[in-house]
Amino acid sequence: MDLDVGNALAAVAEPGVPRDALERLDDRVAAAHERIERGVANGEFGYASLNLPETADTAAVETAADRIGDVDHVILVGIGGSALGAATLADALAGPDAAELHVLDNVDPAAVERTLDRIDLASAAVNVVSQSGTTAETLANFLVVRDAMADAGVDWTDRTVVTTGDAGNLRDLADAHDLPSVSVPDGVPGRFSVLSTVGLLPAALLGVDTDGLLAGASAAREKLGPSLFDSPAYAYGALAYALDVRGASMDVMMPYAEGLETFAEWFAQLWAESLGKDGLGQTPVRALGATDQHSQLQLYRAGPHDKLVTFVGVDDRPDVPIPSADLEGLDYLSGASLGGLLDAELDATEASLAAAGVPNLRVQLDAVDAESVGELLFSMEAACVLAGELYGVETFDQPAVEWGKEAARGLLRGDRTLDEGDSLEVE
Ligand SMILES: O=P(O)(O)OC[C@H]1O[C@H](O)[C@H](O)[C@@H](O)[C@@H]1O
Repeated sequence: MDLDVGNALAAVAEPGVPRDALERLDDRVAAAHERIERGVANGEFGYASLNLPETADTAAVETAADRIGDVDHVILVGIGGSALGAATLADALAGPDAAELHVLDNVDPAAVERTLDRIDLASAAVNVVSQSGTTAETLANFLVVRDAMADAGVDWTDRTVVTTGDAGNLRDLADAHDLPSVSVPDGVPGRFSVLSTVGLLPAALLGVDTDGLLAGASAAREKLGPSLFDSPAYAYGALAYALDVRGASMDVMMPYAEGLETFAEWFAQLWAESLGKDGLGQTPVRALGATDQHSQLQLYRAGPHDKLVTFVGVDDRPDVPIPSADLEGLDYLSGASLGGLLDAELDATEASLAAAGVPNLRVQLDAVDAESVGELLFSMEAACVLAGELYGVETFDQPAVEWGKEAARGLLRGDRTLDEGDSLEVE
């Protein structure tokens, strides 16, 4: 994975980071790296996530995957960090003959019903994932899936594997029915758990090369050091932070590969839930290249200069030649390929933003393969941890999400009413 930061410097962009400011920031990166390494060495909550390339429980994943065996469908019941990592791995790395992954990460009744109606439950496995083991949406969806399997005459206890912690409703359910389970690692928040049992088990059920994934993550781990000029991950975190404090309060994640579309969603949770604290934080925006050139680019290029745009390019990809068409004005397509067109679109869009002074960063992958995706995911996690140190926020918790959860439970229990506030209905 390479990172080009040239278009984020003040010589090109506004807001942009002056070179000397970047060198001064590097002193803070060195101190932050020291703090991070101490946290990693002591297995501190959150920092322990950066140990996963070495500590991920691959044996437990293998045992659980072998127990489930070959299936045509994998139903992943989980939400947030318990779903987005696996969905990212499936989107990027599941092969054409892999089982189909169905992610139930919302409680929209029509969508849940539609998904279950489409699946032959007799050839499906269920992985229900919740760190806390108490998340309402996940438990509700699992109870619905369980009953749908029972109604279909399928023994759900034989088809379900649980990923959860040592306590909680889900752990109780697993114990009560002696369901196979894998444990979530201690000290790893959900949004940092893709390289643990949480992401690796569904990935293994889809035949993803999980060893390659961890090898790529390990390579990124090796590159963490006291200077951003030697570590693409830290350079990314430092630049994103430095641009935010200069006005780029949004970070548009725009991969030029369909297989990385869900990665942009995973990144959005990582960045938002980790850095959105104490009135601080950069708003992640999901986009996809080249598609969103035709929907969002007008704003990115000619709107307020309040965004950093992060491109993700890919060197090697399977390609499709564009058939020659004897049509006036289409000569530029003859002999080209779809991949060539996509790469030209990325290069041109990157140059168009630079020409307009819009800060952008370019992450370049060798390919959308296990090693490169492992390196990308680990690098973004390390970038986020580094940025959290620079913002001075508590990177690893998400207390602001609890108020709404409690309120929803109270409404369902009937022992809570919500202050209507000054509602003003317009009909
Ligand atoms: O894994 P769980 O405990 O079910 O939590 C699932 C998700 O919901 C929580 O509300 C948090 O916002 C996320 O950080 C978390 O990943």
